[in-house]
Amino acid sequence: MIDVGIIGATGYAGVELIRILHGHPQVHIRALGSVSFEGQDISDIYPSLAGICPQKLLATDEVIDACQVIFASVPHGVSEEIGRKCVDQDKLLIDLGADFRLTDPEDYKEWYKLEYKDPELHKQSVYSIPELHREKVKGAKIIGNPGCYPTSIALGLFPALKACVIDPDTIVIDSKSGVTGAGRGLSQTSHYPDCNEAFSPYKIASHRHTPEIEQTISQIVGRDVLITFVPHLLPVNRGIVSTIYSKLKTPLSPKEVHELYAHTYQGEQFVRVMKEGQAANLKNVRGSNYCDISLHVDTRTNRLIVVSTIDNMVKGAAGQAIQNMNLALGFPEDMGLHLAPLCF
Ligand SMILES: NC(=O)C1=CN([C@@H]2O[C@H](COP(=O)(O)OP(=O)(O)OC[C@H]3O[C@@H](n4cnc5c(N)ncnc54)[C@H](OP(=O)(O)O)[C@@H]3O)[C@@H](O)[C@H]2O)C=CC1
Ligand SMILES: CC(=O)N[C@@H](CCC(=O)OP(=O)(O)O)C(=O)O
Repeated sequence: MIDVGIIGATGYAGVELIRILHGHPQVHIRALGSVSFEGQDISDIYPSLAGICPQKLLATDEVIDACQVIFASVPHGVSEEIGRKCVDQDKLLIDLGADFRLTDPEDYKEWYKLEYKDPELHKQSVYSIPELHREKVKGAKIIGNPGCYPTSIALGLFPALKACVIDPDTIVIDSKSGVTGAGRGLSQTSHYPDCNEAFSPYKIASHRHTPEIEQTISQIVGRDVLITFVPHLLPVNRGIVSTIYSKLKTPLSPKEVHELYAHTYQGEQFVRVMKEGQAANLKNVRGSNYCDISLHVDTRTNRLIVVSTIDNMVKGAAGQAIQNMNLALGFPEDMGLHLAPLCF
């Protein structure tokens, strides 16, 4: 059994890590960290967690000292210091935030308004969407877990980009996220009367996930690509739907596109290519580590339309982080992740 700790355990993604790791057969949740609630029991904040994990919330250093694997589920800017301590103690860090996602420090500076303080550390980290990068993960010391929107988008575009059937310069992405994507902190936009019965784009063509999306697309294509990305806040608790538009280089039938995707994702346990004529729906992935992809061709305009949906808390955060942990430790990639979607 591996002793695992979660820093930022009281946050939304932290609590989701507890929920999923509780069912992992090779993991023992050893320590939970909190700054604001240190010394209190986690069930004082989340009564649903009574009896299923250690209760006392510890300081960050106590979590690192007690565990072999550490998940940092904290705001960006906090994880470099945690990463240094983990590397120095030869422990595995999986960071759910943005501190180890971008390979170009200039991108981090521009989009997150922060600088890498410990550049050496970043040479020891890998960014991993398992379906695209799994061969890099085994033996890694720090894993930068992807953002929620970029996960849905990269998985939605990968087969078409890899097969060179779309023009990457024509990609336009329209995404919608549930409110848990904003985290537990209070803000006006996630305040109930403001988000309920409302639906609006935000950070139009200026969201900080843009460089991460472009980084992955550019790596697949082999040259720098710019995309247009517009996120929306959807008044549901969890789930992301990304609708991705691009021009086909040459006309393809819906059947041909479907065959391409089905072939590319053959054998992938967490990517489900939907049948022709079906449309992906976040309702079908809630609570699970699945990414559902539906494929549509606008034959009049020669556009490919991909709809990719995930649960932002699972495939977009905690589930994917555990998938990465499994890869890093040499466990079966799906271990502890057989979470059937909630039907209602
Ligand atoms: N929500 C989502 O859908 C996704 C989130 N992420 C990323 O995962 C990370 C966590 O997100 P989420 O759970 O939503 O955010 P929350 O705001 O819900 O939780 C963040 C937690 O971080 C802890 N924290 C804050 N500052 C520090 C610090 N200096 N040291 C240690 N702990 C600290 C807080 O715990 P306390 O108050 O107890 O100290 C807080 O509960 C973020 O980087 C986020 O961007 C990634 C993908 C999806
Ligand atoms: C709905 C909502 O607010 N979503 C968040 C998702 C960000 C997130 O979780 O991403 P990081 O891990 O990169 O911080 C946002 O748009 O900022």
